[in-house]
Amino acid sequence: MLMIDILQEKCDLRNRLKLLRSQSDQYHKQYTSFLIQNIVEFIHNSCATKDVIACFWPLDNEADLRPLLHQLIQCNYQVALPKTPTKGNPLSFHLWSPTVTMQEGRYKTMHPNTDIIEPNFILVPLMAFDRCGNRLGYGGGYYDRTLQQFSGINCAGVAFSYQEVTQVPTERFDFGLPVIITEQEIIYI
Ligand SMILES: Nc1nc2c(c(=O)[nH]1)N(C=O)[C@@H](CNc1ccc(C(=O)N[C@@H](CCC(=O)O)C(=O)O)cc1)CN2
Ligand SMILES: Nc1ncnc2c1ncn2[C@@H]1O[C@H](COP(=O)(O)OP(=O)(O)OP(=O)(O)O)[C@@H](O)[C@H]1O
Repeated sequence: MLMIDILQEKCDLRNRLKLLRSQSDQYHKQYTSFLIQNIVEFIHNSCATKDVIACFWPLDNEADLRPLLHQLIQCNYQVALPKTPTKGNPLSFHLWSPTVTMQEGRYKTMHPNTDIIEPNFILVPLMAFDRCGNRLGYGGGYYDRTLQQFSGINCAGVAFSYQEVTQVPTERFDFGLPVIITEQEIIYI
């Protein structure tokens, strides 16, 4: 397929899923706790206490994982959140705690006003995914660059099951995920 067609397909898919997500408020209210439960189960099975778990602060109509952040702290993990740099650069992660001051960054993202910390595990937000572990995000290429930088790091994509598509169009740089966690299942690729 021509490069220009892949970019157009990504753009169309992104718009379709953004719309679907904006119409899923009720579903999110009902099923976010199941999503969080599956994430916690996965982390308990693959991370050690005190590990730094990189989560994300909700954007637009994304899954709101804020209750998860508190749960992880209670379980003695450390929690980090990404700060969005200028395009073309990987994300940096900053230690979060329930009392930390949050700052607004690029594209309305929020990050803690704390020092940089290196995560042991990264939860990756998704706009769409397929069963092969391909993901589509907001289109900044931030997580592709970040996972390339921390090569070999333990990570998992997070999405609702309705965000699954048959095949996500991919480019050379796209990073395939080893695990995708939804409210219905934990998919091992
Ligand atoms: N919760 C969350 N945090 C995250 C991400 C994410 O997907 N979810 N990111 C994943 O990479 C990074 C932020 N990446 C982003 C890249 C592009 C746009 C963007 O283009 N947003 C608007 C345009 C807004 C504007 O230009 O001001 C858009 O959707 O049209 C947003 C976020 C880091 N933090
Ligand atoms: N490691 C990389 N090196 C150079 N360019 C990259 C890299 N990763 C992604 N890109 C480029 O960045 C652009 C955006 O990538 P893509 O559409 O995959 O973003 P995304 O995965 O949806 O976004 P995000 O990771 O921020 O959620 C693409 O044109 C892609 O070619």
